[in-house]
Amino acid sequence: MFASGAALFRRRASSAMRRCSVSDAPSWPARFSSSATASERTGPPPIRVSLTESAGRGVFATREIAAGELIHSANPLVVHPSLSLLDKVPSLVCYCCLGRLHEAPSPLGSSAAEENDSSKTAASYFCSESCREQSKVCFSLLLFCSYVELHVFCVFATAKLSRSLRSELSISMTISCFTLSLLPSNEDWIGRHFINTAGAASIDSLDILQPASLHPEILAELVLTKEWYINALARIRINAFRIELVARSYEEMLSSAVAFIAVDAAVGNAVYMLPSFYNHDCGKLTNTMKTVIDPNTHTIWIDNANAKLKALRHIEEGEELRICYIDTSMGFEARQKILGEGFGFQCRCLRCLSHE
Ligand SMILES: C[S@@+](CC[C@H](N)C(=O)[O-])C[C@H]1O[C@@H](n2cnc3c(N)ncnc32)[C@H](O)[C@@H]1O
Repeated sequence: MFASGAALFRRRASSAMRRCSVSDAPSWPARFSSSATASERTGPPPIRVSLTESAGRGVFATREIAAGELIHSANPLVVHPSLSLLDKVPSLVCYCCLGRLHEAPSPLGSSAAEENDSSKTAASYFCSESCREQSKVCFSLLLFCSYVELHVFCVFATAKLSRSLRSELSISMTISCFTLSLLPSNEDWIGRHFINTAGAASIDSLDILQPASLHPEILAELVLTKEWYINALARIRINAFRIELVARSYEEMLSSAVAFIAVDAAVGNAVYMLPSFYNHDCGKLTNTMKTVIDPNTHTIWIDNANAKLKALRHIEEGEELRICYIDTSMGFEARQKILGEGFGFQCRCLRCLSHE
């Protein structure tokens, strides 16, 4: 997959999120579940977060993992749908979970969804009452703000709003931004603490992260500043995944391919806690077949923004799990340029170290 254009479909989102749909912490985000494949195993995922030799923290296997095994899944901390999809009324994806809502437009013509003149009601944007409930604060912002205004509003809000107004405005945004500010960034990657976002993360996942729990009341004391907001956006930029749902039919594959050429086949972008600790690997080209056999892990999305981390090959206990952030079919120089300019780091994977 990584030798072809398909890798491009799976790459991390490299542009900053223009708008964040911030889920309420207790229900949708930051919950990690363990495998649920044929190889059904219970208990925490077979991984731990530890220091690597050359890339800060990384994710390591705590036991052998079989090729194709679902290592763990993760719900997002923050999601936003692709604006090109959301602009259609009714929306093609759920504003909260990115699950499909309506049929994608035909590649050959305009869809019923595009022609539908219904007003922007909540029913047009959510797949369920619980999704509507979880996103209601951000969705109400969406209804009266333009995206540009929302961004300006957030910058303004973080700098100027009184404390009482801030808490009324969006407690979920506050919690999520605070959580985001704790995610990996390029500098300062060691020794950061993790917060149990109002009980959203399971004990298992917190064990993996070796956390120091902070009391929820600390959230109430949070002081938002412009620097803090920018810092949160920077972390979103580095850690965001670009989400493309697996196609369910030939027609869907076709419209997705057309969308990819025309605009963008992604249904949205999201930030996750545990997947943010996976480092990047450009892969290793075998001499004879020119096939990329690493990285050893990849991310897929089937029905919605719930990410599934799967083993691409057999993984030994203690081996680092790595995913791929970019299209690795590119040459050395091109990869360095994208990783340097888009992600802000110099790749030290084996392939890059040997200038392949
Ligand atoms: C999504 S985070 C991964 C977790 C990160 N290592 C940490 O300690 O928080 C991405 C960051 O990890 C580092 N990183 C990931 N893959 C790398 C690689 N192949 N070579 C060097 N640094 C890498 C870079 O600093 C990058 O900005």
